[in-house]
Amino acid sequence: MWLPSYGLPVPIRLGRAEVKGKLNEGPIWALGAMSGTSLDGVDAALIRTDGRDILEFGDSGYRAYTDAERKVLRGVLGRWPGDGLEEAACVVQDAHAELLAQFPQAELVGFHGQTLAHEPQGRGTHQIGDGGVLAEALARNVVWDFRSADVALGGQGAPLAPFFHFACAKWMGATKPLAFLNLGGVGNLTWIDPRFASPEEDGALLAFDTGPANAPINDLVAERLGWDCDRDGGLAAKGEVADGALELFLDESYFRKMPPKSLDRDDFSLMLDLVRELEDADAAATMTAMSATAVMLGIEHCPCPPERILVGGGGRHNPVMMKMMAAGLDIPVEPVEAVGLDGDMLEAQAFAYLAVRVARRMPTSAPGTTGVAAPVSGGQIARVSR
Ligand SMILES: Nc1ncnc2c1ncn2[C@@H]1O[C@H](COP(=O)(O)OP(=O)(O)OP(=O)(O)O)[C@@H](O)[C@H]1O
Ligand SMILES: CC(=O)N[C@H]1[C@@H]2OC[C@@H](O2)[C@@H](O)[C@@H]1O[C@H](C)C(=O)O
Repeated sequence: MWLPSYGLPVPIRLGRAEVKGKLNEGPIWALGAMSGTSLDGVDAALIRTDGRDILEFGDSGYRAYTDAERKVLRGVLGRWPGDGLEEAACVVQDAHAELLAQFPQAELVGFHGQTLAHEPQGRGTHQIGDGGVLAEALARNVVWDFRSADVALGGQGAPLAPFFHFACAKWMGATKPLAFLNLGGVGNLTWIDPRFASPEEDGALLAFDTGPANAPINDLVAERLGWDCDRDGGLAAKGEVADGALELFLDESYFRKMPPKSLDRDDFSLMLDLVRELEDADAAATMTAMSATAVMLGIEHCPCPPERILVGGGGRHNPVMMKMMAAGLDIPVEPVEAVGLDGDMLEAQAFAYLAVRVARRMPTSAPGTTGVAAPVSGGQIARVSR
């Protein structure tokens, strides 16, 4: 049973000590949870893994933030350090505890938390939500704070899904280089050479954030029309791309910077300024083209063209964005469902997979994925006293 964390002095035990017993032997059912930059809610998914191979995909779930909760989270976005963080952490912990309690079969939990600020070379990377509180609430060991160790060792701390993407490529039986693209609030790409035996080997992976994806479009339609998002690209489909604004956007040095590289949700708030004078539909079309073109430029950084691009995240539901990418690339661009994966749950599954790797001291990032000096096993483990 979970306990509400508000104001309760919950005993927390944190540690880097290796998890003994069952968690260290053979495959286990791990539950991953992700609260992404779109701030829509929490995704949770079970996978059965030994930290190397994916043996089975299990149940999944989603718990939307209420309007009141989202307001609390929006209020602290980008603020680190700042006021109101405790209340926001409680929102994140309680929403996760409520959802994750629905998965009693989970033997270990991977809890990403909510990113508030991400500035690897500055303030650092900060995800709110305390794994210790969640561990006590769920009576399960919880792996959390996945990004800090990588940043401490000179890495970007993001993206972290690439090791899981590598396992997905193996699960699919891929034999030629391919790419996974996540179109969330921010976009991120993983280029994979599946001929390597393990993801930490030099040359197996190259990963980076491509640019903004849906977050600025959401902000545009929220500001102008009070909508959550440009559903199915309906507004963008009616507009015309303003080439001048698109070119100014593409002049940003980020796109020429060699990966690994990563972004914070609002690093491209410039996008909103560039479309300020445009009609709603033209602004949406132009911003959609900006996100799509950022992906095309990203592909140019890959060591060789991927055989196919498999797309996860909410942006794959936007046919305008998908068509723009497909039109600009000579490579098939398909939703991950084409290979039997669930594009809404990939990130939650990734943190389930990574949790097992952390518990077993296996690396979760490498020079090719985050720019960290050497492969590192990040994460803290909050263990429950039973
Ligand atoms: N049918 C749709 N049409 C257009 N856009 C959609 C649709 N469905 C989802 N989206 C977009 O996808 C977003 C959610 O994507 P997702 O859940 O992958 O993001 P996230 O996980 O919060 O972000 P990140 O991966 O950056 O952490 C929504 O906010 C919306 O902008
Ligand atoms: C700091 C942070 O939370 N970054 C997120 C964000 O959302 C998408 C992109 O930017 C990616 O770098 C990352 O999330 C995914 C899950 C990752 O780490 O792979």
